[in-house]
Amino acid sequence: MTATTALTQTVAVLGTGKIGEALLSGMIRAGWAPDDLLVTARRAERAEELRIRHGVRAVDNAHAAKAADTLILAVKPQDMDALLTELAPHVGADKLVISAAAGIPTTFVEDRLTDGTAVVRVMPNTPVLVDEGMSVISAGRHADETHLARAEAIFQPVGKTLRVPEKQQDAATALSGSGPAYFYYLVEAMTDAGILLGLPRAQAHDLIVQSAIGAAVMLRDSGEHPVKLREAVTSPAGTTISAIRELENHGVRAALIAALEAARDRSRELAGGA
Ligand SMILES: NC(=O)C1=CN([C@@H]2O[C@H](COP(=O)(O)OP(=O)(O)OC[C@H]3O[C@@H](n4cnc5c(N)ncnc54)[C@H](O)[C@@H]3O)[C@@H](O)[C@H]2O)C=CC1
Ligand SMILES: O=C(O)[C@@H]1CCC=N1
Repeated sequence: MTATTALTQTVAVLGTGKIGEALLSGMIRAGWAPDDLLVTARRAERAEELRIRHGVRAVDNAHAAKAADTLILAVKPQDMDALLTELAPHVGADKLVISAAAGIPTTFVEDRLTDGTAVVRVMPNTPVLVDEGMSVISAGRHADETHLARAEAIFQPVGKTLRVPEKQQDAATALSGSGPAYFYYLVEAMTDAGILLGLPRAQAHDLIVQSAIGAAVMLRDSGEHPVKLREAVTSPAGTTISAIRELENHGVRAALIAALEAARDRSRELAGGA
């Protein structure tokens, strides 16, 4: 399928919260006509906000299911069962259903919809808002190459996409789905350190954010291993190695490994909508 064909499809975002709105804005930037996009929301004020902000039509879930070719389900994992129960009578097997919910397996969605419905599971992340997202994609039982291409036509314009076997989705959720939060957490913590060292908060924030951007661009563009890049900063008997020793003493590497393992485990728990 070409990008042009994909753009002529009607896409509905069901449950347009943080990630749903981020995807919606990305589709509009990528050239989707607002007339070909539908949104659903639980509250009327939220629906009105989305209509004003993006020029899209807000409809109910049943209407969206009937009118759209592709449905993006972006409610919380705990709300998926109720949403699918509501949608089931209205979703024909000709639809593509994309689930963005953490932990929810494609079989969970397939089992609640008409037999044969194509389901694709996608784990995006919030940098889709600035077209730097990472979206990890897996096909369900009835999804073929065409369905994967349709999903990619939505997620590729807002960042990178990667196809993985579905058994890797919980790990991907821990790494890239939640990943941006870890970097924000580090920035928060390092800004606090700047304050301790006597810098004004705004200045500490700017120093750390620009360092993060510089480091991220070098990681992406230099082709160098992170160890090499770190070694280039770490002068003999200098400042950086003193900091690294403290990070090692405080078990930061082990803490990160344990943290991502906990995120992976939580994703697995959500599989039943828990
Ligand atoms: N926030 C993130 O960074 C990411 C979130 N996700 C997944 O996306 C989903 C949504 O997450 P967020 O956007 O963070 O949550 P959110 O709470 O901001 O958005 C969910 C929205 O769904 C609405 N909703 C719930 N039931 C509904 C229904 N029956 N009909 C219509 N609207 C309904 C809620 O009112 C809310 O606005 C979750 O499953 C999460 O695992 C996936 C990747 C990244
Ligand atoms: O925290 C969460 O459960 C969602 C899924 C990945 C990012 N946010």
